[in-house]
Amino acid sequence: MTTPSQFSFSFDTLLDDIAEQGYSVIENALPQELIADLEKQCETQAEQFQLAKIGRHQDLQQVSTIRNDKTKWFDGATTAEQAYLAIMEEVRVAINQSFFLGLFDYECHFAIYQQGDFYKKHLDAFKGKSNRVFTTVCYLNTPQVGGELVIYPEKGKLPLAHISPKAGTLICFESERFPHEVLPAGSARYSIAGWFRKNNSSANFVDPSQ
Ligand SMILES: O=C(O)CCC(=O)C(=O)O
Ligand SMILES: [Fe+2]
Repeated sequence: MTTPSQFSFSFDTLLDDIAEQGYSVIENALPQELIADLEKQCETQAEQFQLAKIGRHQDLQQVSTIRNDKTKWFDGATTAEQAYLAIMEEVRVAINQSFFLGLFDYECHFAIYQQGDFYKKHLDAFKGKSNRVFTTVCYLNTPQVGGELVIYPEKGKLPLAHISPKAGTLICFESERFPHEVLPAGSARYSIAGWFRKNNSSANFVDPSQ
C-alpha cells in the first residue's frame, strides 16, 4: 500500500496499472479547485502561449502539419503551478519507489488546442535518444466533442484507448512505448502535458530540458 497523498488521490491504481499495462487513466485525480485555478490561468495568459515545437535541441522545429496546439512552460510562478508540481513530485517518488527507475525530475507545459487543433500520431521519446521516461497528461476542462487522446500499442494499429478529455483526469504512460495522437479539438481544450525524466547528463555532456 502506498501512503495516500495529502493533496490528491491514492496512487495504488496508478502504480498497479503501470505495472500491468504501462499506462493509467485516472478520473478526478486532482482537486477540482486546483483544476479550476489552472484552467483560469490558461485563459488569462492565453496570449503568452506559443505554437508548439517538436524535436530536441538543434532539431527543434515548428511543424504545424504535425501539431498546431499552443503551449506555455511552467515557471512555478503561481500557487496553482506550485500545487500541481507538488502532486507530481509525490507521483515521481511513488513511481521510483515501486519501479526503481531513478526518475530525477519533471518538466511540464500548459497546452491550448483551439477548435480544429490536433497532434498527429507520435512517440514522446525514442529509445536511447531522450531522457523522458513517463508522460503525464492532465485535462483542465471538459470539451463537449472532439480532442480525444488515442493511445496505440507498441505494435499494431488497433487503439488501446480512446480518452475524451475531462477536467481532473490524469493520464500517465511510458513515453517510449506508446504512440498516441490528439484528434482535432471540437472546442477550446486546456491541458498540462509533462514528463518525468531520468538523468542522461554526464561529466562532459549536459542534457537540458526538451
Ligand atoms: O493532450 C493530450 O492528450 C496529449 C498531448 C501530447 O501527446 C503531447 O503533448 O505530447
Ligand atoms: Fe505526446
